[in-house]
Amino acid sequence: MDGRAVAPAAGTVLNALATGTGSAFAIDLETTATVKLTDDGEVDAEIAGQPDADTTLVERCAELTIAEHADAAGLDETAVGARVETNSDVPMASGLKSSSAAANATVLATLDALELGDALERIDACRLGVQAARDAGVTVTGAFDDASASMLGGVTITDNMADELLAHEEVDWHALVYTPPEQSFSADADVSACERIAPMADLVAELALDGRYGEAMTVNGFAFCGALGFSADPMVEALPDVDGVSLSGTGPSYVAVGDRRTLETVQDRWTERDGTTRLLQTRTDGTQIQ
Ligand SMILES: Nc1ncnc2c1ncn2[C@@H]1O[C@H](COP(=O)(O)OP(=O)(O)OP(=O)(O)O)[C@@H](O)[C@H]1O
Ligand SMILES: O=C(O)C1=C[C@@H](O)[C@@H](O)[C@H](O)C1
Repeated sequence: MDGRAVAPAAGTVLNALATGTGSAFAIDLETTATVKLTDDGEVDAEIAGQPDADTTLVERCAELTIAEHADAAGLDETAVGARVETNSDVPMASGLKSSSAAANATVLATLDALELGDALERIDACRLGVQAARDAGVTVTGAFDDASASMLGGVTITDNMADELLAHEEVDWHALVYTPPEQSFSADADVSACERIAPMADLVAELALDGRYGEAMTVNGFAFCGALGFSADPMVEALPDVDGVSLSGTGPSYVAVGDRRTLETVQDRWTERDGTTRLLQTRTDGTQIQ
């Protein structure tokens, strides 16, 4: 029994490390997971092209999904194993929610392999991936904001302490993403520095809940560049013409939204920097079984 699913990456409106409230939007970079069920009870995984990367997260996603749902598929959970493979164009640990995309794709691919693709609400499948991320130690808050944006598409605002969705809206934006040539793992972020900027995060949440996503992102970006020690220069280079620009996740990527021609002008500036600049669009369709 084989399963396969594809999940989009996401960019940040509000980083949840300050208060537990977060907001993110899906973008069109993808991670694909394929899952082959076995009868040896063992779960292992491989990340295409990255033999040394940590596979704990996706293994835990497959284990939890099997533990909770094998029974409904008429299988003995202790005998069911899985071979997981992910293939991704989302740079890992770069602030573009590679972990959420990998988790969502693996949970849905495992459900697909169990022939239970429609048995679970998408938001509950997303909560399973968040639990796996907490168990694997790759997240601070669980990152339900990033995971829900990747699972549902569009923009979401969430309470990551309760894994509750506060708002979900379809959006159709152009997004420019700049990724410097380094990695920044969420689990290593300076959480106490982020907690010191909680009043700014509250302001960002108010703006986002009011639908003022662009301004929310920009305030978030300056505040979290300060807290996490990233340069605000790429943001200043994008202003004042973009609708919003922010450090994404725990960095090092930056994301700007606005009209395509404006973003092309910003792209000319950002491509002078080391790293990769991509002109993308938001995604409304979220994670899909294939
Ligand atoms: N394609 C993938 N396949 C399997 N696991 C992955 C994949 N991409 C990321 N991961 C897991 O996610 C971890 C990185 O998580 P981290 O939260 O630091 O990065 P991110 O989600 O890209 O960043 P951010 O939360 O700032 O957006 C990796 O160590 C790995 O365990
Ligand atoms: O690990 C986490 O809890 C998070 C990491 C970043 O992506 C943040 O943007 C997100 O809001 C929360």
